[in-house]
Amino acid sequence: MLAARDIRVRFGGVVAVDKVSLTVRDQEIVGLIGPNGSGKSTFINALTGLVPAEGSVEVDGKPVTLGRPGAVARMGVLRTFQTPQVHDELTCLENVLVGLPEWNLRTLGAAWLRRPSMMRAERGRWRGAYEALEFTGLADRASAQAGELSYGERRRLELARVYLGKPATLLLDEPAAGLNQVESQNLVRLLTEWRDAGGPALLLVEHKIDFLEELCHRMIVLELGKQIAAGEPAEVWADPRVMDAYLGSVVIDA
Ligand SMILES: Nc1ncnc2c1ncn2[C@@H]1O[C@H](COP(=O)(O)OP(=O)(O)OP(=O)(O)O)[C@@H](O)[C@H]1O
Repeated sequence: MLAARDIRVRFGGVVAVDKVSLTVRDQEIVGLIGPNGSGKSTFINALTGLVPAEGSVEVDGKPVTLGRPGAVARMGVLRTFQTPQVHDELTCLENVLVGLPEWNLRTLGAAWLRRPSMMRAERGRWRGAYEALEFTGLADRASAQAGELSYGERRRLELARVYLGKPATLLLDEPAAGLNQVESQNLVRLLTEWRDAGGPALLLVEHKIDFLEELCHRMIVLELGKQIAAGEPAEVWADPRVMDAYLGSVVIDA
């Protein structure tokens, strides 16, 4: 679904991502891990055009122009952010609806002629938004202002918005950050349910080990912008380079 090759991002003299490649296949859940500052979010920002990057990206075999926000989204790749992007002054239902593309009608005449189909489609959009809230367990908060939600509910609201977008691939930047154990478990259940129902392939940036182990088929490990390990979760955790990256090398003087 998604293939990124030799992605490189520089901020002045700092190489934040250094020739990182990865693929995410249909229905697959891939974890992107690494210590703080290792380049995980910058990698996702590069794929989604939020920072200038070198390298190449293909979605479903088709090349994407890097550096253009929205380019991968139009090809079915959506994302969430480390801090949930929610409009406090809008209701939950409206927050979900803002994720949908606008009508592309340029004149009043065109809008008038397409009135019946627009009304039908509009009803479908509202129904879809409500179903997205149901899926994330927020249906009873549909008309509440998003500013009233707890942190965990804000995370679910952001997920409802991307759910409505029916992504083929979803990039989740620390989806379990700030969630308690029960909320994390609920999120694991939600993502598994979605995947089993034919949902998107997932690229997960996350620090929580149990969360990753429950979901991921493969993991890729970054340190200082470079890939240092990749493989199945058990294999990756057993890799001494990964232990070193997380814990630092231990030197024992005789
Ligand atoms: N906009 C920016 N301008 C300059 N440097 C940046 C910018 N964004 C990130 N960096 C730097 O790039 C490196 C990688 O940061 P990044 O946020 O991608 O790491 P991360 O692995 O996602 O960390 P964390 O787990 O803490 O979120 C860091 O050295 C960071 O300071």
